[in-house]
Amino acid sequence: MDLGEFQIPGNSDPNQKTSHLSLDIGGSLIKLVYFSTNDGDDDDELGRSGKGSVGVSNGNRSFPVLKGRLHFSKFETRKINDCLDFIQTKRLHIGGCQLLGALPIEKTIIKATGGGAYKYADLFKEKLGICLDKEDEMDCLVAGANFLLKAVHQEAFTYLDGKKEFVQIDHNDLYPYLLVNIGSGVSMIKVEGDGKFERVSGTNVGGGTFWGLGRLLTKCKSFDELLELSHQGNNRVIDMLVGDIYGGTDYSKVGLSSTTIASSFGKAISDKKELQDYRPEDIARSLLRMISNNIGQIAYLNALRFGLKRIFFGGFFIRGHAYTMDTIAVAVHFWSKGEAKAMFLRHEGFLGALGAFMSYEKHGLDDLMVHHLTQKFPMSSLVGDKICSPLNGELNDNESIECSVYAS
Ligand SMILES: Nc1ncnc2c1ncn2[C@@H]1O[C@H](COP(=O)(O)OP(=O)(O)O)[C@@H](O)[C@H]1O
Ligand SMILES: CC(C)(COP(=O)(O)O)[C@@H](O)C(=O)NCCC(=O)O
Repeated sequence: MDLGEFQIPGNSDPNQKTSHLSLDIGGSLIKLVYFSTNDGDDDDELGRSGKGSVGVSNGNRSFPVLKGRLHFSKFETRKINDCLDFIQTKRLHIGGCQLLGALPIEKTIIKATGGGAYKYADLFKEKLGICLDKEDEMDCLVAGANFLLKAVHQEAFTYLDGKKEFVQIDHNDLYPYLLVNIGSGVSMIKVEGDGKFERVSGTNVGGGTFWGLGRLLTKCKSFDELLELSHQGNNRVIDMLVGDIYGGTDYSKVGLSSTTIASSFGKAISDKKELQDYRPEDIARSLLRMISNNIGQIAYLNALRFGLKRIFFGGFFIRGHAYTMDTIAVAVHFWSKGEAKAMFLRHEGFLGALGAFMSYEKHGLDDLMVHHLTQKFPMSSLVGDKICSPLNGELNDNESIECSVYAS
């Protein structure tokens, strides 16, 4: 068995070995997933055979099973050098996946997806001496989502009226569903099985739009600052409501209440105010609501197009943010008259990177298959209208979860 295990210099745990680094290099963020084992790990009822590995039989084949952790990290794509430094310092590239008989470095292959796998291939070769083995972005998103929905307990949840509820996924009744990945832009994918999918729609109004416009309009220095700001804002200051147009009353004939947003940012037409006269928090709130609502609505229309009842939302735009999820869920609920359900994923931003990780197995470079993940962190709790969880905000940036993999 060669899992390309290497010790990580500078790591607080000298016994830790890493392997199978996978990357998703998107328009806004670079996501990393890698696997580590610990020499010192003790196990377990299965009867351990050293170095974190145990043997199990699966049908006709007997697989060694490695116990370890999957690690998740992210960097802003505009700061790609920080990511390269991180990989180099931790020597994650060395434990990528080396072809048998290859000289170290020379033929190290790292699975990578996202547009940046093309754009930055030369940079990775030049700086780290590694070849990015490109995997299709949609293939990876779907593989990552299917894997999470099947292997991770309490991965998917609904969010409505400030209430989060985990959804029990029946493996035999998972398909079909609509996967909406809200990254820089938005992709909508009808998923009918493992590797069986079609990208049915998309929109260019996505996470990049929120962050880009928000940065220009509010002068925020980071995405999280913008998100935090939106928390304190009131969108009604700047959005034109049905009541603003109808003299304070509902437009009940078509089912529009006076508080429904008739036109996002519409009040700015007649307010005789300049940008600086609006509070940045109100602008941030209005922008977040406009974009989330729009994505929720387009997602529902696509679900309707294909008769899909379940819509899973992923991508780092969501960021486990209560107001974002609430707006998307309300849009889906409203337009579907309660027929369709918006569901969110705890590892929302890592679908592509996980899919790339899974693809090490597909290509026979190394027979690797994650078959079980166990989360050891406490579950989320709600404080005010914000979910506080180890998977939220910055806390999910350097998270790791226990898992075991088949390897040969
Ligand atoms: N720390 C962050 N920096 C920049 N954007 C962030 C951050 N956290 C969340 N986002 C949001 O997530 C989006 C990127 O989501 P992601 O799924 O990583 O897509 P991509 O693959 O296009 O980078 C950004 O456009 C932004 O809206
Ligand atoms: C081009 C992309 C697939 C790239 O993925 P991303 O880096 O945004 O995650 C995505 O931005 C997208 O689907 N944009 C919307 C394009 C459209 O359908 O209009």
